[in-house]
Amino acid sequence: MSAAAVPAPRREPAPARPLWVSVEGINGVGKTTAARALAACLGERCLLLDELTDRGGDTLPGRVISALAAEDDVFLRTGYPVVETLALLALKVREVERLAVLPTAPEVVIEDRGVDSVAVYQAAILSAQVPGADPADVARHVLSTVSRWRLLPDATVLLTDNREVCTRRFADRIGRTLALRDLRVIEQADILYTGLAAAEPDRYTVIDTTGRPAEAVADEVGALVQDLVKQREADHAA
Ligand SMILES: Nc1ncnc2c1ncn2[C@@H]1O[C@H](COP(=O)(O)OP(=O)(O)OP(=O)(O)O)[C@@H](O)[C@H]1O
Ligand SMILES: Cc1cn([C@H]2C[C@H](O)[C@@H](COP(=O)(O)O)O2)c(=O)[nH]c1=O
Repeated sequence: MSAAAVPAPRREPAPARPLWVSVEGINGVGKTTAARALAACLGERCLLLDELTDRGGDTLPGRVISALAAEDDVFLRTGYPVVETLALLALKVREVERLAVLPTAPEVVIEDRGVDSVAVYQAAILSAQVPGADPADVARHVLSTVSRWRLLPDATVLLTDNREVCTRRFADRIGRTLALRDLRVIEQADILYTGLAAAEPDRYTVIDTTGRPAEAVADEVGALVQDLVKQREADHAA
């Protein structure tokens, strides 16, 4: 049989990569509320990745987070900020690897705190412990390191609100009084988020939630994600 007579293998279109949306912001701003409402609205098309610190039980993330939380600190501070950062980034790379082997990929992934959280919080924690470290440099370095191992999110929604209001909600939720060193981490995280959002306006969308009910915030995040899904479908069709 001549080569020309051999039918060419049927090429399936490459499976579409999910639209990856992370929800970011300081403690207590309303990320989990918005992410859960959005996931409920998108239904089966969507996979919600819970925040790493919300994965309990005998899972690898659960065990790593327990180890990093062993000091009973408000943050994941064990005194080895570089090790903590690498461990958290490894868990974030693992999420993508696990998704890649699912038999059916979701259309949309919603991530409650993504790699930007690790960059921002670890930069805040590390720069408080390492004299001379510039937090913005550290945050950029963390993001650039992890981007060699996995893609950054397609879109990142940064929720913002009054820091004192958020901090109070957070302290109420965990039932603790925050020390000055904790408040400094949150303040630094707030500053770093603002800087990242300004530096990457194509990826980041900032939603100011000040004085707005959770339902209105969820609706705005939902509308944004629906637009991104439509845009993606149009790009694929073109
Ligand atoms: N827009 C809003 N207005 C008022 N309260 C809100 C709003 N969104 C969320 N909340 C409330 O604030 C608290 C914190 O919300 P949520 O857990 O969603 O925030 P978070 O950013 O995920 O917090 P954390 O960083 O602590 O995980 C909850 O009690 C929630 O009901
Ligand atoms: C990603 C990340 C998180 N943490 C800390 C920050 C918070 O205290 C908790 C999670 O906070 P939430 O208010 O429940 O969202 O984990 C950290 O220390 N380092 C990190 O990289």
